[in-house]
Order: sequence, then C-alpha cells, then structure tokens
Amino acid sequence: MTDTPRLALTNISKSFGGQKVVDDVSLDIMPGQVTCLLGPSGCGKSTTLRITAGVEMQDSGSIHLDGNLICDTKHHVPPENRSIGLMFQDFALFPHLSVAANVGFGIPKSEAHKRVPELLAKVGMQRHIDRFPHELSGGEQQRVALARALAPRPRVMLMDEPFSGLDDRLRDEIRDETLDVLKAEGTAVLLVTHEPTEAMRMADEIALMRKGRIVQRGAPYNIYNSPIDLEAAKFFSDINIISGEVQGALTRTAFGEFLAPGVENGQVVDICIRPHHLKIDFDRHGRGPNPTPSDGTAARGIVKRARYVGSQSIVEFKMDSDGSILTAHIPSVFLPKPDTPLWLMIRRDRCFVFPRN
Ligand SMILES: Nc1ncnc2c1ncn2[C@@H]1O[C@H](COP(=O)(O)OP(=O)(O)OP(=O)(O)O)[C@@H](O)[C@H]1O
Repeated sequence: MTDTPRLALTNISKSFGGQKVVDDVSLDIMPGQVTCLLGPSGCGKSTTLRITAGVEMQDSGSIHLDGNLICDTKHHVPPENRSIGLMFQDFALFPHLSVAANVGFGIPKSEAHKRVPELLAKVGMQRHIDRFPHELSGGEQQRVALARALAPRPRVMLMDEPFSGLDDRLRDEIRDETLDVLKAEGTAVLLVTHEPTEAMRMADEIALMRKGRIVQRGAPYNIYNSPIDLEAAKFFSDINIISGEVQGALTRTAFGEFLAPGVENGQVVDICIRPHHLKIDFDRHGRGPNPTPSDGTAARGIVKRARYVGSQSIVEFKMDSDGSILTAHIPSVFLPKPDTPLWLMIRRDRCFVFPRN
C-alpha cells in the first residue's frame, strides 16, 4: 500500500471570459477511492473534470497521476495517454459495433479475446456479447459503457452525472453495481453530481463545491452531520432555522439555551435542525414534557398541516413563541388535525449553530 494518491489536483484554476469558474481546487484520490464533486449547477464541477481529462487546459495548477506530473501550464500529456477512463450521461456506444466490439474498441486484439468476456461477466452482460446497442435497454447500454470504459484498465475513472438518464429504480441498481466493479478493479473515481443522495450513496469522500471552490471535504457522514455553513447544511435536506441573539456566548430561544462560543454579543445566530431531528410530544393541559439534557426544553406549536408521503409524515407547526414555521418529518403515519397544540423538542446533538452573515 502506497501513500501516493492515484490522482492529485493541485491549485487548479480556470477562467472563462474573465470569470473564474474553477478557483484554486486541490483534491487527491487514492486507488479504489470514490470522490464525488458535489455542487449546484454551474459551480465548476464539469470544468474540473474536463481539465482532469485533458480536454480543457487549466490557467494554473498541476495534475499528478501516481506521483507523475501529467499536466501543468508547461506540460500537457494528451487525453488518450493519461490512463483516464470517462463515463458521461450521453455515453453513446458505437451503434454499428456489437457489444463485444464496443468493449474491445480501445484495447489490442490480443488482449480483447480474454478481457472482453471477463468484463462483460463482471457487469452481467456476457449473454449479450453479440448484440448491438439498439437491441439493449438503457441500463444494459450503461453496463456495456462501463465495461468499455474499464477495458484499457484506466487508473482513474471520471464520471459526469453518468446515471441521470436512467429511471429511479434502475439508477440505484446500476449505481451499486458500478461501484462494486470499480472497487474490484481498484480504480480511483472522480464523480460529478448535483444530487446529494447520489453523492452520499457513492462516495468515500465528498468535495462540496460552490462558485468554483471546494468549500468542504469529508466522508459523507461528516459532511452531512458537520456542515461548514448553512448553505452546506441546506444542500442535503430541508432545514429548520431557530434564530436568536447571542449574549455572553449563549443564545436564548424557546428551546432553551445554546452555546455560541466566540460569537460577539448582539450577533444573531441561526440554530439549524433537520426536520427528522425534531421530536414531537403531546400537550398535557397546556404543559409539555420536562426538559432533558439531550432534547433541551420543549416549545409549543400549533399544527398547520400534516401530510403522509409514504416513507414519512411531514408535519408543519406554527410556533407559539414567535409565529415561525417549523417542519418535522416523522418516519411513520402521524396525521394530527390542524390547530392541534403539540410540543416540539430538538435533538441538541443534531443542531448546527451558525452566526448569521
Ligand atoms: N467553454 C466555456 N466557455 C465559457 N464558459 C464556460 C465554458 N464551460 C463552462 N463555462 C461556464 O463555467 C461555469 C461552470 O460550468 P461547469 O459546466 O463546470 O459547471 P457544473 O458545475 O458542471 O454545472 P452543471 O451541473 O450544470 O453541468 C458555468 O457558468 C458555465 O457557463
């Protein structure tokens, strides 16, 4: 096991028409590791991928593969010599070539007779070896595209929203299968997506990108549970915000006091909580449950609306304290009538406290 990253991007920047679309991006990916570049449309994900592939030139910064320089502002190994495989949404197989010929396209014939059936077996497509692309479903074409991309044993696989053309159920299946195959081959993967669930499902590491910059990197668990700011928190789910002013490093709210260390007196902070981390309790003649260290003080709200959406119930409350609206997601059928008073508690270990800008 070596410590040298399979792929290392160092301080990559790129502008178009005077506007920086990739801004000082650094990343490293180990063999067999999947890193997802996750961010909203237009944040520079695809440009980063194209620079890595070698089809776009960066203005500054360098790229190394297994410790060897493949590109800086002076050197430029052409895309076909980078040992990098590509998979995009519009992965177009060659329509006039059979499945076998598509997969064997980029490798010597002497190797193809062994490698092609081996790869098709890996992606579960060996029985379709003599078919043509138009005789395959979207999912089957995707599997062949994966086998084709893996045929030359690329050291790195770049994937740009590769599953977005597939319907939901098929997408989950192909995603998992693709991941298994890539892991078994030990390929380092850089995958671009704007879908948090896809990133959470695929990634060993997520690099959250915004306006050309990587604003946070970490394992999915860490990114989800310790977002760097409100925007990062919002990217993964709806968020409830409880605001308060800091006095003596404490913020007083209807849910009790929250620590805000290092925040100046008078500064407003947003205490953020995901809807499934709200707890609900019943009204006991105008009183709620007793405070606990883990859930803090309960605050009363009046049900505005409750809907059941299959996997959970979504209940909206108007809070007595300030009239704000909070939303709770309950993983069961829970449909209280509008105007029912109920008490809400927030899991304090699941709160994020951010000073407002
Ligand atoms: N060749 C180009 N010339 C000029 N502007 C470009 C070029 N390529 C990309 N851009 C601009 O750079 C910005 C980043 O584009 P990019 O495709 O990298 O974003 P993205 O995060 O991948 O978005 P999406 O998810 O929508 O594909 C966009 O504003 C885009 O319009």
